[in-house]
Amino acid sequence: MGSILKIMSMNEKSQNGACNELDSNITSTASLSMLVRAVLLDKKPEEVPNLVESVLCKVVEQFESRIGSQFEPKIACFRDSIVYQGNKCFVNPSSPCGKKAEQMKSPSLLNKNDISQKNKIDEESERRFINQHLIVDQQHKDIAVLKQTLLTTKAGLQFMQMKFHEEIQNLGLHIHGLAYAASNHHRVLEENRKLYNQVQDLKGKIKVYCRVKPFLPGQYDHLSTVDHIEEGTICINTLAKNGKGRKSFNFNKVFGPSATQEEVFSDTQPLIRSVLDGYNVCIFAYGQTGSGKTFTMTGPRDLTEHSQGVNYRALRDLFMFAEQRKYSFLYEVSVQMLEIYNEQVRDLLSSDEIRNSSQTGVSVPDASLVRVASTSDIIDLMNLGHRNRAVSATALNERSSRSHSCLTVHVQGRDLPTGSSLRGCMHLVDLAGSERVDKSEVTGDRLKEAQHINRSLSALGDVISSLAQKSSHVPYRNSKLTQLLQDSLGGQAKTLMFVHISPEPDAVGETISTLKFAERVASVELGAARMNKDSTDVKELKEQIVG
Ligand SMILES: Nc1ncnc2c1ncn2[C@@H]1O[C@H](COP(=O)(O)OP(=O)(O)OP(=O)(O)O)[C@@H](O)[C@H]1O
Repeated sequence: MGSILKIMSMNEKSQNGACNELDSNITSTASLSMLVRAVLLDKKPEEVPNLVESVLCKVVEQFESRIGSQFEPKIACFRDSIVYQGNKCFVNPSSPCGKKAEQMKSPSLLNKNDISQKNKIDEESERRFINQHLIVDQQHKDIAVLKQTLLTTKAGLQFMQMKFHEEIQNLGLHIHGLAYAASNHHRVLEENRKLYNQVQDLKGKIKVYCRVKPFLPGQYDHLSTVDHIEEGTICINTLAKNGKGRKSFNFNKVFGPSATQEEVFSDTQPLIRSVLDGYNVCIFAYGQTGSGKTFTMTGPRDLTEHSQGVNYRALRDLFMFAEQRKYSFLYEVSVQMLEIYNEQVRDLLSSDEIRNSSQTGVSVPDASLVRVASTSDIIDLMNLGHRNRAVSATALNERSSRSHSCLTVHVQGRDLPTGSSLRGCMHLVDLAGSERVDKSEVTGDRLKEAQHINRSLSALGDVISSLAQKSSHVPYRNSKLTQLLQDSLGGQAKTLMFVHISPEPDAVGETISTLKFAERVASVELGAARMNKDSTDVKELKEQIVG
């Protein structure tokens, strides 16, 4: 369109420049062209080529006819009378115009003054005619160039128009595809989540993973009690009184001494997703003192990213999955860190003294519930918890081995498209050492600790037995530990236990009893896990009641 207008104005300029000497007809062509330009402004792009072509054809036609009607007889006469010699042109005396001019020059008819005046007039008119002829020729050439330009421009415009249509069509198809994909995305996500959890629920039982601690530097490693490991089976040399014996135990998976923290965590990831879907999850580490429970759950003392344990990895994944779902879910994550020592619950995120909590169930409302927005927030809190725990450890003789520690993550999610909300909770528990202390050998604080640990672990065993037998009554209230884990051990949660054993021969008794306990846990069939989800209606009703 711009190029067309430019061509038209060029044409105008050349017409105006060349035809100054013609007459005001040319000026009216300029105003016609302005009119054309005004008309073009209202037109659709696809109408422009045809319109411009027809307007220009009209202009050219009119221009030619006007020039033709005014000058053609004279031009024709002069065209015949003009003779070109090199760059110069002369009037041919034998042509009609030439003869006329010659006659006018004839001395027999005119006096001397007249003759010289006539000569001047003749020369002047000859010059004018030649000029006019040149101008007309130039006009013809310009018109031809204009026509050619018009054709090229029209073809160019048509080509651009075709490409434009093609691209618009392609864009339309893409947009259509994207809109379809976007509308399906949420539905597919929802279906995937449901299917995923259905598969998890069908698996049913408490999952038990066994991990064998490696011999530490300086330990004599020829006498491992682990005979061999095969898939989910671990075979232990029992060193029976009458010679060597072997005993095999089956679990969901067995990790040998060389398993990395990443490998141990890899199967835990699905549970983390479940928390964000509104399920309760419990991951706990069981085993005798020094068998590697803290190593699995937290990591070694000198922690690196590579050696981080389940707690750090679980929380990192939790935030990662929450971020991936941010367009369909809005999550709030809060953390509690508790310690149960001698049946007393202590808030590890507060510097308060140990206090009893009469609360039951998953959460202990008295304990600090700290909102976190990132993995680094949690790492800071865990460091605070570990520091608070360490302070007591020096004061109370290796207390960390003698207490249960529990990191609880509460997740509240809002489904953005539907407005429904869900709650999930994850307990990450590092239990006290499970070894049986011979009560006759210890006194004082050690005896008291041992009694409490025995009581709480046997309460845990009782709860698990009742669940395994599907008893109508499950004795959750017999210890603080089972009260705390109630919602995660009952039928509505997904539970995973890491059972730890030491390979040393002098620990074989504890190893066998630990593995027997773990096999019983593995036999507990949980009911289908249930999601803690409020529909929008239920949520609104609750808000009304509270309001
Ligand atoms: N898989 C492992 N690889 C390397 N070192 C390990 C592994 N498991 C445990 N350890 C080391 O063994 C020692 C005891 O481990 P850890 O403290 O984790 O045992 P624990 O069962 O938590 O003991 P406690 O009951 O006293 O808390 C630590 O020095 C730990 O770093």
